[in-house]
Amino acid sequence: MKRSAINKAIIDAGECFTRNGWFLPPNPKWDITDFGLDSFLTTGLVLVNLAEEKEYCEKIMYAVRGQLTPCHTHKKKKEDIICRSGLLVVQLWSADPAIEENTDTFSVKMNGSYRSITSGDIIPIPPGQRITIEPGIWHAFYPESDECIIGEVSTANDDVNDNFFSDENIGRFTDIEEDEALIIKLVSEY
Ligand SMILES: O=C(CO)[C@@H](O)[C@H](O)CO
Repeated sequence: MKRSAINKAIIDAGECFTRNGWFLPPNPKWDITDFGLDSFLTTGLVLVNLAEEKEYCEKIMYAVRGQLTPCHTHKKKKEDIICRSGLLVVQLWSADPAIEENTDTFSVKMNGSYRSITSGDIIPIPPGQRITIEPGIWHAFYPESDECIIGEVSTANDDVNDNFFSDENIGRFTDIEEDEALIIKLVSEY
């Protein structure tokens, strides 16, 4: 990603957080990624790591219409994905859809209550609502609103070692092309 696109993503997300009353802590830990595909507005996500403890993690994230967080799973992390504003859509699979299409049903917690879904189901998450994703469940998400603020509350987060993408061309972090001065270093640059 070009540094100018990273800077713009930080500004756009920051403005949306402020408009919606989400105030960031001092020295926010920004993590902007195009998942290595070099098409940020199609496959990309803005994340801010709010709490990173060995027992738990909290993030606030931002995406715009048309921007997909691609299908992936975690072997260790269990997470709640929460729509904080806008309309979020989450798609869930019981197995990697690139390897095995199936119509298995499984239980997933939504707002604390279990419901049964079929692998591949697309689940709208209105603001205030959350879905609990167990390790091993494959998931992708994207906004169905112009902008979306997405929360994540999870067990320990290890973005370097615990993201497994369905598309093997995908990487978790972006390569950066310096075309203007940076506003702030990303978490991947330390
Ligand atoms: O787990 C998630 C989203 O499900 C993020 O925290 C990852 O960083 C995306 O790779």
